Amino acid sequence: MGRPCQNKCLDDFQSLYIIEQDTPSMAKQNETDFATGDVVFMDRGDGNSALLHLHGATLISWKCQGLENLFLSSKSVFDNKKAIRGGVPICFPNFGPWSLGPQHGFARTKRWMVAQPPAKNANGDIVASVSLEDDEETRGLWDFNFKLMYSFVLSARSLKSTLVVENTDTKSLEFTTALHTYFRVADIGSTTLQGLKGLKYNDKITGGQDVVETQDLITVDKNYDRVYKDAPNVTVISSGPEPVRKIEMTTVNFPDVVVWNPWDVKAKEIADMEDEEYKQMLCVEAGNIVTPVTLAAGSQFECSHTFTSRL
Ligand SMILES: O=P(O)(O)OC[C@H]1O[C@H](O)[C@H](O)[C@@H](O)[C@@H]1O
Repeated sequence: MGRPCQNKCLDDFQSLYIIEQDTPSMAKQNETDFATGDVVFMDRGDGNSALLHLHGATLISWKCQGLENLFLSSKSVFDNKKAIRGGVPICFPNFGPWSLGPQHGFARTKRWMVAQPPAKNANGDIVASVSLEDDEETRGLWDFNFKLMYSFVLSARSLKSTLVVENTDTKSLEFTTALHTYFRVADIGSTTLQGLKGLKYNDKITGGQDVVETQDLITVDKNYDRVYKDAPNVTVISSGPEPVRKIEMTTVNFPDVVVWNPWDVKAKEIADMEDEEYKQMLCVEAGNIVTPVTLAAGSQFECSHTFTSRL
């Protein structure tokens, strides 16, 4: 976390705080790394900011008191075609392999529109929203009219992201979804995940029967790809040692949690990720995966997750 600096005459936040960063990242996580029309920058002006890329509505940065909390691969490709590797890609209308189209659906590779440009509300929080509607390409894969509205509230220590799915069709539709968060950690070896003890999970690597989680503090020490079912709405990702982070993720209407880290062998197979970067990330993904959501014509479904720094 940032420490107040003695020299108070320095006038901007970056100067007032000595930011204790972990392994220097070459990832593009600053507003200035992109053309203005490609990103939505939410900035409270007090070291708390969030940056969203309109390609896939991928949140690529959330800084709290100057400290970056999202992992973005230094090899992520920004060609407005490929999904961004890191941040918070949106999986919709399908999580995982999809018989009708690309893995995790099309929302993470579509260009979203700005619905509400960043604005400050009465209590100083920054609000913004982006949207996506069906078009010829999406209907070619998945023949439904829909509208997605993705909204943000950036507060001093937290960021709330709300996804509203609206069925604008005359027939009912079904989808699975996830907000596929890549949390940044200083060292995966000293990272713990709390909140999943006692839950059943499906291990996508070994397959087979569901397993009951016995650990209170989960430490990830190999390739993990697990779908935890009926999860409580709070999980805590703690990591360190330098810098220490403690992020609480609170969810609404996301009954599943996916925990993923490719580890060393799989990481080498991922073209848009450095071989060693798996040590700096842990995916904890809030999802509706096990039971697809059915949405009647004309109705809406709302789900959200909120990250809060608890340091
Ligand atoms: O490489 P991607 O398509 O972005 O998927 C990355 C990962 O996403 C989720 O965590 C899935 O559970 C994993 O099976 C998958 O490998």
